Amino acid sequence: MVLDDLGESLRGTLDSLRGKSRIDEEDVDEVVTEIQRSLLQADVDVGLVQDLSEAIRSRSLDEEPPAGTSARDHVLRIVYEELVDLVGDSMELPLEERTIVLAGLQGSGKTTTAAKMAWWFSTKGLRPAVIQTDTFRPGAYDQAEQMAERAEVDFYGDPDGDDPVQIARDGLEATADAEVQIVDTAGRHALEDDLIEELEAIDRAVDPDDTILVLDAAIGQAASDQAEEFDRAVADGVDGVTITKLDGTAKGGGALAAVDQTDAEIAFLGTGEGVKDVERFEPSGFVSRLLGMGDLEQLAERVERAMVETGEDDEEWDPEDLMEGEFTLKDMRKQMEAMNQMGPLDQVMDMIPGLGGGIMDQLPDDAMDVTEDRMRSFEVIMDSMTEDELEHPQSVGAERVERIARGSGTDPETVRELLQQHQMMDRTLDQFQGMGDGDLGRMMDQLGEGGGMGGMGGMGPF
Ligand SMILES: Nc1nc2c(ncn2[C@@H]2O[C@H](COP(=O)(O)OP(=O)(O)OP(=O)(O)O)[C@@H](O)[C@H]2O)c(=O)[nH]1
Repeated sequence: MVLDDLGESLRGTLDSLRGKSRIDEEDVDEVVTEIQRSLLQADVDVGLVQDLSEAIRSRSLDEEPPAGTSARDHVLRIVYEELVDLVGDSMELPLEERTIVLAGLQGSGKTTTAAKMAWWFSTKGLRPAVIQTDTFRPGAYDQAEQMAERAEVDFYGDPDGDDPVQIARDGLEATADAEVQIVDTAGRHALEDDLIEELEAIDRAVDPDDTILVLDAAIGQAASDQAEEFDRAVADGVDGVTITKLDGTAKGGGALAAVDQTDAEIAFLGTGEGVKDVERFEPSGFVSRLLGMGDLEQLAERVERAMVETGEDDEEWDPEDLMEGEFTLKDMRKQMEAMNQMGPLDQVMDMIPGLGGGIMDQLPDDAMDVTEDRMRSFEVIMDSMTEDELEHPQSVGAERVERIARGSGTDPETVRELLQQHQMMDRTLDQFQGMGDGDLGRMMDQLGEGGGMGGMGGMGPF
């Protein structure tokens, strides 16, 4: 995921402060050097890095840590606040009827982003539509149509049309039932006159609530120039920015920080080619995740989505029960189904407070790696188990393993694997259950005061 190296090296440096109650200049210099190295590598502007370093240095030494706060937590909090400041605010996007025009250079990811955003709005209960007006790039129509289909949202385009403005007009009419209309436009290699003219003509015809510029993260700090150029070129200016391809470049940090230097704010981040590889930009959550403090909001959103998609949003099963009672094989089954819906496990793990380099390192790599194939055989096995065995898997001895293997048409080895997997998940869960009262829980609560993050209560099924 984005800025992995930055997060990892920062976590490493901050961890070296563990156990210290006071912090001296040397400690601070070490942290600051590491931050500078990481941010410069991520293509953040040198001046910004210097300002940030100075702020971290002086605040760490001058500010008195709240009583009971360790040196590490004190610095972590300051680094967190300064990084949140560096990446800027999130663009406001009220969940109500709106028309959005996407602009950007060729290949920046507009078409993909249109479908991703539409999908995102659909998860918020709104009915979105994508209107494709790109008559410039052959293949744009098919690509947009396919992506809209994958996103399961309304779509309008005209493969034979050659007038983008007319297509936009027709599209608005044809998708009038949709609550959020997202108009995808054509790109060019550079911000040249015909691109500007086309954008302005579409803007006049559509009169959007928001014009969102789509930028490829790989341009790093050049993002500020591009945002400013587009802002000047488009009559009503650019309201927000979506940064794409954060999964494929080390320069994402530079792009993020650079956008904050302009008048535009970031709306979404693109983190992959799939239609669901998108997230709303939330500065506090983003930075918390980066620093290994998890991102409860993103996690809660994914869990909620997974619950709906697996039909587990029923009353019988409350994921929060996992934080209290015993973890049975039945729970594990629901877990596996939900997890498979949530996307790549490493991304999910990054969102869990404390896992950014902590507990997961102590577990075998495959502790939670339940692939679809494995899951299918696990399901068959569970179908062959009695109610009592599902509730108390620890009571399943060698003889029963043989019986279950025969009954399910699998082999004893796979049955044992299932039981081991259950044990590992159970153990992980135990660690979480203890965590809320500890150091990290307090830390999260402290951050909650300034960063809009709650305690550990609503953490969901982990
Ligand atoms: N890895 C990754 N690839 C992405 C992301 N967003 C878009 N892409 C890829 O980038 C390429 C260009 O994306 P498009 O959506 O076609 O870009 P566009 O801006 O519509 O391009 P034009 O219509 O030519 O202006 C495609 O191969 C996408 O799959 C992302 O967040 N991550």
